[in-house]
This record gives sequence, structure tokens and C-alpha cells, in this order.
Amino acid sequence: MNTLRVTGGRVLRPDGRVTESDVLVDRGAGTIVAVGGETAGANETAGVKASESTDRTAEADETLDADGGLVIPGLVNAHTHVAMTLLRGYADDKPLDPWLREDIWPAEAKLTPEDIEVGAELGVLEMIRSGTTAFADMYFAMDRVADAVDRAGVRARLGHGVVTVGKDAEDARADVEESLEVARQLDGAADGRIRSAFMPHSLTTVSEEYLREGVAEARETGVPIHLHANETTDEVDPIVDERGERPIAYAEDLDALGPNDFFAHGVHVDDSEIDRLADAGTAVVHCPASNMKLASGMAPVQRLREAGVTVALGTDGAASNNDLDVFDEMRDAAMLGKLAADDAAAVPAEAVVEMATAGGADALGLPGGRIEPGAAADLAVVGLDAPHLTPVHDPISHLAYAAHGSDVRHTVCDGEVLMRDREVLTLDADAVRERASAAAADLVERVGDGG
Ligand SMILES: N[C@@H](CCSC[C@H]1O[C@@H](n2cnc3c(=O)[nH]cnc32)[C@H](O)[C@@H]1O)C(=O)O
Ligand SMILES: [Zn+2]
Repeated sequence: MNTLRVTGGRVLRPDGRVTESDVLVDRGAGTIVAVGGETAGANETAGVKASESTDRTAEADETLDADGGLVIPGLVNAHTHVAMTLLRGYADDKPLDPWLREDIWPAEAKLTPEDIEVGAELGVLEMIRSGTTAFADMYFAMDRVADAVDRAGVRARLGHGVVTVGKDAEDARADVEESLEVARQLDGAADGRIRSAFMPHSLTTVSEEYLREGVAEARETGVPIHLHANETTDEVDPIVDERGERPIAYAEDLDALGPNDFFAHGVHVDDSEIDRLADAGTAVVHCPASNMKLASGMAPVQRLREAGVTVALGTDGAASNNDLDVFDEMRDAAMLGKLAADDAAAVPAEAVVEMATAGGADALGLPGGRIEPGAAADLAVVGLDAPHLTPVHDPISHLAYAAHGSDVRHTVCDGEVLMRDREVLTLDADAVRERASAAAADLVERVGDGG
């Protein structure tokens, strides 16, 4: 067995305990085989000698020094538009609708597939550097996003975002078809690290007939559904006015509310909708920074969790955040969750850490999210020796409230080391940054020219 040993650190376990343990990884299988003395079932550990798993000085093919650090599951960014890194800081300080219509969509109309690949590389680079190993992406030119994911070594659930409003029947149907085709093509790519989904943009930007057709085909294909839901009141009110039902009831009526589906935002959901989400097993991806920046509102995260809804965290695109650092999202989720519930005990540190790890993996239906024998070897090592992390009364408190993505020392996905001592091994960071800056400058010029 070809092994990786993460040595000398403390490990965040799925039950919230923190233990001093080494983590032994089977690089070939991409799985964790032992945490301290704990190993997986007999079959899975056939190749591990007892001494190999428990002896902290045993030889491994590769080691990662976690001394003074905390080994955590790789973080999951469960809703983003990764290539929007090119539009970071391009248009700020506007509500969702005019922001999309006046600034973002006109700029996106000029994006080339090459731009999207460069923007995706930049975003994935940023995510690896902040300990994120898996993400969900809704955008276009998804084959180019998939290429970036493949090269970088992370995991993703990818889909082509469909918008039909303002399009004629032919264009609208073509957009739906493209999303289904992309979902069929990309599922299982990059040695299985890429999975896919059918991704209508939202229940108001895709009209009913296309939603019905697309969802039915997605069900036949067996891919999940991801869309923006109940993000702003502007998105809820027209559905209530026209249909006399709330958006989540409409989604159910469309057969779009299934146990493998995951909806972004869920800001303006009432109790009846929370119950529907919980009964259906549909996950909600909370995007606190985007919700604050676009003044969309405060999601009822505490009530969603109490009702039993799986809640994950997402950054949304870099143009409404403006970074892809899931540590920031944990802190924002905890802070905003308390404000929304008017209760400082709501959405505590352990809740946001769970949302950023196991909750994210469960929402996306991807491996990872837990450091335990048999789980995928997706992890990050966070240095706890910085002044802003001293003293360490409670490492989980630090993850939620004090740490930043820049405190991550190493990142591992599928058993491969993607970043060692803050050097990303799978992408050339300087070249990616240069290409992205040039592509963004060129894009802005094309938008200005109107050509
Ligand atoms: N095929 C579509 C593209 C949809 S991709 C997903 C879209 O979501 C947009 N987006 C980014 N952030 C948000 C958000 O917070 N709410 C709604 N849409 C967003 C993003 O800019 C992108 O246009 C088309 O031809 O227009
Ligand atoms: Zn979004």
C-alpha cells in the first residue's frame, strides 16, 4: 500500500472530539485507513499492519507535518460560480436584481470559454489555499471548469446554469438541453472526483414548462437538482402572486424537491417550507456573506437545523462575497445566525464547523467531510500557532471565530497532497494569477467597447 501519514497533529473527529492522533492514508484508494489506533473494518484494512496504523514513528511513503496543527476535514463550498473570480470587485453595493441585470449579466455575455477556465483555475487555487477540497458550481462552459478541477485535484459537483426568461423557445429549450447534456457528460469525470447536477438558475428565471421538462429528464438520468431558491422577497412574491403557493411548495409540485437535491440560499422560507424541506430531505446551502452584501435577508439557519434540514455553507460567486474562503463563511454564518434568531446561543461554533464539513459533503452527495477510517482522504491542516489563534482554549471555537483560510498549511484531496507548506503543487500560482488578471482586464475593455 502506498501511504501518506499526517503526523503529530490534533485531529477533529466527526463527533466533535479533538484527539492527538496521526492520520494514515491509502494514497491509491484515496481513503483514510487509520486515525490513531482506530482502523476501518477488517476488509478495508487488509493491507495495513497493526504497527503501521498505530506507531507514530512508522515509515510511510509520504508524510505531512501537522505538529502544532489541527487536522480537519477538507472544507466544502457548496454553492459558488467559481469563474466569477474574474468579476471580483467589478460591481459592488447593489441589490441582487439590478446587480445581475445591469452589471453581471452584460459582463458574463462577453466571457469566453478560455476566460472561464482561467477564472475557474484562480478560484480553485484560492480554495485549495484556504482548505477547501470540494465545491458545487453553477455556471456555463462547464467543460472548462471541469478541466480546471481535474488538473487541480479537487472534487466538485458541476452543472450548467439554465436561464430561460427573455429567450425565445428555441434558445430556452437549447439551454435546458445543454444543462442535461453537461450533467450526463461530466458525471464521473476526473477519476470520479467530478459529479454533476441539473441546474436551473431559479424558479423565477426558468419558466414552468422548461422546469417541468428539465426536472423530469434529470430524474430519468438520475442526477440531482441544484437551483437558487427563496433568495430575495422579489423572487418569492411573484410566485405567491401568480400561483398562490410558496416557492418550496412549487418546487415540490415540479418534483424538484428530492433527497439528493440541494437549494442555494433559502433566506425567505416560512415554517411550512422548512417542514417541506425537512420531510423531503432536500439540503439548503446557506450563503451568509452574499446574503448580507446583496442585502437579501437573514436565513433562519437555527430553525432549519432544528427542523432537521441538512444545511451546508457556500460563498456564492466572488462578485458577491468577495472571496471564496469558507472560514469567513463559518464566522459569518454563526454571527448572522445569532442575529437572525435574536439569540447568542443560536448557530454555535460546532454547528458552523459541521455545516462546512459533513453538512457540505452530505448536501452535495460527495465523499469526504469526516476524518474517520474508511472515509475519503480529503483534509486540511490548520496551523494553530499564529498570534490571532493564541491561546487555544478550544480549537473548534478558533475554526469558527478566529482562523482564516491563510492559516491552512496543507491541503489533501482524494489522498493526494494539493498544497504542502502553503505551496500549491497542482497549479502554478503565479501563472494562474497573471493569466486571470490579463483576462479580467481584457474582459472589462470588451464590455466597455460594447463589442
Ligand atoms: N446559462 C445562463 C447562465 C446561468 S449561470 C448562473 C448565474 O447565476 C448568477 N449569480 C451569481 N450569484 C447569484 C446570486 O446570488 N443569485 C442569483 N444568481 C446569481 C451568475 O452571475 C450566473 O449568471 C445564461 O446564459 O445566462
Ligand atoms: Zn449563486
